[in-house]
Amino acid sequence: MSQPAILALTTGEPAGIGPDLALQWMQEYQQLESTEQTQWDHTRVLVLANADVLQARARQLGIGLKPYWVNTWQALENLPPLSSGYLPVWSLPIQAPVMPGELNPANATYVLDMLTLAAQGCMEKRFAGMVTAPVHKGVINDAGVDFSGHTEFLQMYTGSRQVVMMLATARLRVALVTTHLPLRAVADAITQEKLQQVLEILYTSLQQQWGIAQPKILVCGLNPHAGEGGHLGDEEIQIIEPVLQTYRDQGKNIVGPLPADTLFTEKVLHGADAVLAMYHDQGLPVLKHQGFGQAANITLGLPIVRTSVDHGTALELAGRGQAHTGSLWTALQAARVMRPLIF
Ligand SMILES: NC(=O)C1=CN([C@@H]2O[C@H](COP(=O)(O)OP(=O)(O)OC[C@H]3O[C@@H](n4cnc5c(N)ncnc54)[C@H](O)[C@@H]3O)[C@@H](O)[C@H]2O)C=CC1
Ligand SMILES: NCC(=O)COP(=O)(O)O
Repeated sequence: MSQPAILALTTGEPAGIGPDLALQWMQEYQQLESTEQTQWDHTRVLVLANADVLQARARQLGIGLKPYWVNTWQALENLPPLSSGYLPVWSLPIQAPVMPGELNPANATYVLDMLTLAAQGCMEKRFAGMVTAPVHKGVINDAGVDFSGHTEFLQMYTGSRQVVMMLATARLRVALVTTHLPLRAVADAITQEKLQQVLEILYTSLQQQWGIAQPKILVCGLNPHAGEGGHLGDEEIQIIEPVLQTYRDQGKNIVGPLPADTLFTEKVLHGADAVLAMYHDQGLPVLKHQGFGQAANITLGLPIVRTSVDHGTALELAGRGQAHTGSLWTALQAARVMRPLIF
């Protein structure tokens, strides 16, 4: 019998709902039917958090925490199964006391240390993947660290040339060409080279990681009405169309550039395996309208498995027992069955 696969679950911004989600998820797991628990027999979930933060949050939520403390790589060898009721926790030092809902830039180091530990463990193949609870990008920047998201952080940490953010529900997959950029910078960031790299990663991931032999991808235009024949912007003509044509010349089912306003209608979406949107707020509002709280955010193109929840820190819900765990379940399930992409 092979070793169980360990997923590292980073709890993100300590003043947000990340710690709550880890605790609530573990509690919900214990309430599953034993047949449903069985799916997780070969998986261990290691929570990365500060011990005091997690214990205080457990008290606030009235959740009985049975921690199994881990602080060395060696200790990973004997993690208890989820069904034991113990929650394996790797405790990291935190810089300042935490009040739920109250951000403190002093704790940005702690948040980044969790990400680094999880990424290191993945790169060294100690972890089968990392699942991230939300961080607050603003407070990390307030601490003087240039940080735009997990996606970009992990791209840099792993030395990946290009990565792709994709959010997926059971019914819809939406990937992005650009991620966390001011709208003003989006058009300039969309080059033929970038679009080609993003499409390559998306196409290969759908084949390898989702087992779709010949993916059909719908690609949004950038401008209203996909540029209206060049009258409302020419990025479609100059950049997007030539790249898509090279894929079509290879027999690949890449459709577009399509006007984004009607691309997301049932008729157009029918039979598509993924949508490629040009920027964050072109694709994600639709995905979240369709399945907020049930989607996973998956970073494609990394040499490791990384999934995440589809929502943010929801500071106002921290410590109140009102955070929903649906997206964390989806993110954990996705990471449990995924294998890294092989280029
Ligand atoms: N993966 C990550 O690390 C992400 C981090 N963020 C960060 O989160 C911060 C707050 O972002 P917002 O735009 O306010 O989005 P948000 O997702 O935190 O909140 C939006 C709305 O959804 C609700 N909500 C979010 N998660 C919920 C859950 N699990 N259960 C029930 N209700 C939930 C909130 O109460 C709020 O009404 C920002 O700093 C942003 O950068 C945002 C998205 C993803
Ligand atoms: N809207 C998704 C988001 O902001 C998550 O970004 P990341 O932290 O996963 O890069």
